[in-house]
Amino acid sequence: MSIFEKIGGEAAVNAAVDVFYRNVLMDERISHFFDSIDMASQHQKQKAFMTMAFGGPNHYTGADMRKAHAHMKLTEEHFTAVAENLIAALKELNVAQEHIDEIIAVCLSVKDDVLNVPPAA
Ligand code: HEM
Repeated sequence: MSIFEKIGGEAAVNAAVDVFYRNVLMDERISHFFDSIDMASQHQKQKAFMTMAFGGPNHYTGADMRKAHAHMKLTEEHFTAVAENLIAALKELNVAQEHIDEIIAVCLSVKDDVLNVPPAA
């Protein structure tokens, strides 16, 4: 069973993304990145991305993670802040720790792209 199915499918991902961005916009370490972002569109893109990345249906049509974030020059601290906000959202929604661990592993798999780390030679 995919992590998408284990946490409860579309309803669970939608709830997680809503709580996640509510947290992100209250986090002064990273909220400024979203000042001029259309958050309704961002919610839709993130729901589609997470659904696909968690092994659910793939309807994601947005940018790849490297292209989407390159212009922001993000750091480890920014990535950690985002991960902490996602963990807090999942805990608030009573997602089991083992499932949170699996989701964080998925996030870590795109970390080098998000931080625009040059691919290994
Ligand atoms: C696991 C980590 C992350 C994932 C899976 C992720 C996912 C996404 C996705 C799917 C998009 C939409 C791409 C598109 O517009 O086509 C996006 C855009 C964006 N992300 Fe992330 N992201 C991550 C980390 C971060 C971090 C660490 C920050 C900043 C602290 C961040 C800030 C943003 C912003 C501001 C946008 C909008 C960019 C724009 O429209 O110009 N993301 N992200």
